[in-house]
Amino acid sequence: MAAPLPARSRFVVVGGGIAGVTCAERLATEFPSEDILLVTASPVIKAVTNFKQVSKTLVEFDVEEQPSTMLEKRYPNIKVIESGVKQLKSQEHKIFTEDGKQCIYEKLCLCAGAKPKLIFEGNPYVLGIRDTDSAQAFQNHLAKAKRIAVVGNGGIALELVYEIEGCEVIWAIKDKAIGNTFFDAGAAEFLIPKLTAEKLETAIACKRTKYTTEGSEKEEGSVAAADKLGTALGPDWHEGLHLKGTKEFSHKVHIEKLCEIKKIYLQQEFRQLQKTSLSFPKDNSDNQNAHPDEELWPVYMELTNGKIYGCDFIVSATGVVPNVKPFLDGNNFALGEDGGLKVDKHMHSSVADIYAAGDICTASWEPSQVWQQMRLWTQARQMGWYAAKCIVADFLGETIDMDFSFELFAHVTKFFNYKVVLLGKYNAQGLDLDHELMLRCTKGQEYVKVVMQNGRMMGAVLIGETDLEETFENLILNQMDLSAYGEDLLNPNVDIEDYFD
Ligand SMILES: Cc1cc2nc3c(=O)[nH]c(=O)nc-3n(C[C@H](O)[C@H](O)[C@H](O)COP(=O)(O)OP(=O)(O)OC[C@H]3O[C@@H](n4cnc5c(N)ncnc54)[C@H](O)[C@@H]3O)c2cc1C
Ligand SMILES: NC(=O)C1=CN([C@@H]2O[C@H](COP(=O)(O)OP(=O)(O)OC[C@H]3O[C@@H](n4cnc5c(N)ncnc54)[C@H](OP(=O)(O)O)[C@@H]3O)[C@@H](O)[C@H]2O)C=CC1
Repeated sequence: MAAPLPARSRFVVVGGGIAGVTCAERLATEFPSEDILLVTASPVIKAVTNFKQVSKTLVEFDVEEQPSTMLEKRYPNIKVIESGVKQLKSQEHKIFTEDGKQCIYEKLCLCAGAKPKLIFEGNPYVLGIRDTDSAQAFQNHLAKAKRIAVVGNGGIALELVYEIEGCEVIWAIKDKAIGNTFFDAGAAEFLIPKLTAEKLETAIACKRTKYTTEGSEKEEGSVAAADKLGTALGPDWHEGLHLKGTKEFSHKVHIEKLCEIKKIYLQQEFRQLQKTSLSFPKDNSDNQNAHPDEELWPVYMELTNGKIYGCDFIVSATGVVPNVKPFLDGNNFALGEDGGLKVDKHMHSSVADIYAAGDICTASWEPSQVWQQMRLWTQARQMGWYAAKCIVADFLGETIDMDFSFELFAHVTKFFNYKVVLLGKYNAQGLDLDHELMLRCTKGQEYVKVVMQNGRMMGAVLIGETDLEETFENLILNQMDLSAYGEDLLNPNVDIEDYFD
């Protein structure tokens, strides 16, 4: 039985994802005699388990989806309220929940995450993947599919095109090379053979993630998920799913580069246009003799390069938009260009006594020269933790320095079954043109790229088991002049660690 919302609570956190839960846990530890209220729209919370500090800034942890009672058990002074916040009156320091209750806060931390930024939102054949419900819905539709389209070139698209088996995938990307949010063209080239190879290997050991995926079917035909506010998936979200279509092959990915979707047609509309307009293009797959029997598809996408592909449904893996809507009305929040709540170096929003952390916020402080915000699991945890520290300091009237985790961008993940480590300005983001790249690549084994500027290391991409992450992390952090080492920096016969220890 869910607890009722109290009329007032000194500390209120909104959102049961990694940012909100980490923030609430930290507040609960700092103020053991205070009740910490966690108000969340989802029936489960996300907890970080088996946290391991791998190096100064690189961390590893497992993520578990848990019932909120488990959090309350671990932290008896955390009270979880299972209800969405529908309104905020910041002048009155009050939140209002969907079930008609209200609560006065002293300090509020908004951690309501983000939702998929869907193209052609509302089209019943376009779906996004965010939480366990939408992932389950995707799996169910994939099980009946022969061909799907994936649009977008970031994290989700990269994972999908590799994981999906038994279903043809048309992957439409705006760029020249795959994975633009994580990789440059060189790294993309290194990864591509994995897309055409049969998947014989078993997955490399990965962080365990426990998800419950209860069924969530909707009306017949439509594939789009209901507009619910679940917690975002994260590392290894696809591990528990069966991402298989109706066919027997493993990978069959066709990449359409430098294009976007111009228009989507439902089957009837498409056939009508073909009949009435002689100049109307044909389904491109027929042109390629991929489906000479003129297969009929539920939906067709017309690309900006003029090609048309029919498919069972389209996955829009086109980024996220912060969940700010319920909090804006009547409150004077400054928003970032990406629509997030702007936060300063103390995670404080532009509204008094309101903090924000995780996917909902836009970091608006002057960042370290080798850090940038990306809406990632790791940063949601760091921000939630640091926001709580800032709330404590504010409450006690203490000053606080920026947390060390924001000194260097560091992300460990896995793409195409390779370990991937990204450090600093790994894609030379925002650097002047005078930067240089150094590369080392062994096909099928490792890809190492470092970004250098004025003899200093500014960033690195490490794909495979390179074992270089700690050394490079140190080199980026200490900004040592490495000019004297020249190309030896990446010479595999030189034990680079000995140089710098
Ligand atoms: C498919 C997928 C794969 C991903 N893979 C990775 C990965 O491998 N590595 C990585 O680092 N990151 C990954 N991410 C990104 C990562 O999951 C997010 O950056 C991170 O989970 C954000 O955490 P958060 O706490 O800010 O938001 P969320 O996890 O979205 O949590 C938001 C919480 O707020 C609640 N909420 C929303 N609105 C309201 C409201 N009005 N009132 C009350 N509660 C509300 C929601 O119910 C939810 O509990 C992935 C994301 C997706 C979608
Ligand atoms: N392993 C990991 O670390 C993973 C992390 N994630 C995270 O989860 C979140 C959601 O993932 P995802 O949806 O892939 O978001 P990402 O931000 O990673 O990628 C979005 C992609 O969609 C492209 N795009 C945007 N708008 C359009 C459009 N209208 N038409 C075509 N392409 C478009 C973007 O191009 P452009 O950049 O040019 O705008 C970009 O390539 C992200 O924060 C991501 O970092 C997800 C999966 C795995």
